[in-house]
Amino acid sequence: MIKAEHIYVSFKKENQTRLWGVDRQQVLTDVSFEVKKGECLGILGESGSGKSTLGRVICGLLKPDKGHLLFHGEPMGKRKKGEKKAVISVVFQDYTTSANPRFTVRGLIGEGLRARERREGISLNKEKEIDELLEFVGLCTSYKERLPHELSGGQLQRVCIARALAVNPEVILFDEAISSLDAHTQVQIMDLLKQIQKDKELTYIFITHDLTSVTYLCTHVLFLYQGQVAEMRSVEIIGQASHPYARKLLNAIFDVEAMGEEEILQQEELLCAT
Ligand SMILES: Nc1ncnc2c1ncn2[C@@H]1O[C@H](COP(=O)(O)OP(=O)(O)OP(=O)(O)O)[C@@H](O)[C@H]1O
Repeated sequence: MIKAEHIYVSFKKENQTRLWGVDRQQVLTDVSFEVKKGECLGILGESGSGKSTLGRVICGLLKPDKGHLLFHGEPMGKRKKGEKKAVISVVFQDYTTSANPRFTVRGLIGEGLRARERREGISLNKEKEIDELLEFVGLCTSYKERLPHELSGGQLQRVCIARALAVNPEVILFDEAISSLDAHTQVQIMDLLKQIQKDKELTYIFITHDLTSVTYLCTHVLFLYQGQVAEMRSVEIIGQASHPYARKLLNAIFDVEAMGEEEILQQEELLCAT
């Protein structure tokens, strides 16, 4: 469904000392991967490994220096007029700044609905849609009068998820979308995301630095290390990852080296169940 082929991204370095030419920092090098419909790909990497840059490339906010992004085999952005579904919707980590503080919940979700009306050439009963979306993400419909600062972090992130759903996407990209929430709320939001994915047959791309949330939510994991794909695996066999960075992360959760294959599987099941 989504295929990235040999993506390269570099940025101009600041405080250049060269007299001519431009020094560039290579951020992504030869990144390729594929996500199939209904899968959830976790992109896992340490700070500065290029996760968000890759996220920006995937959602079309940044053009790579080299490489292609294909959606159903076609270049991204080449959608025909009147196409029913949006390609991709994004939920960012910083829900406080991604939600305009002067917009009520009605206004925030309404933005997504208007985008959908324009794309699909239809007219929606927006009040009804907003109520349904709020109920769908587990919020009371009376919340639509509230401003972002009148909601908790978890509630506001639910509103951002409702806004992402309002555009009727095929794919949702979550960029560290649950990282700033407390552990209990993170689990609640991940359960909600699992439910939504099942109900709406969505494909997810989940950018994070947290391996536990990947094992909880994702079907596949891509370990990004210094801008390169270190390894990509199905989450079911994540214990077999061999790249040193992947091993380091896995060892931080359970000492894989000390366990047999059966114990690793038991631990993974335990992680997925918690
Ligand atoms: N617009 C930009 N201009 C210049 N450099 C940039 C730009 N965007 C990102 N970078 C650099 O690219 C590198 C990767 O940044 P990126 O935000 O993709 O990493 P990340 O893995 O998402 O990190 P974090 O987990 O801390 O958010 C960093 O060194 C960053 O400074």
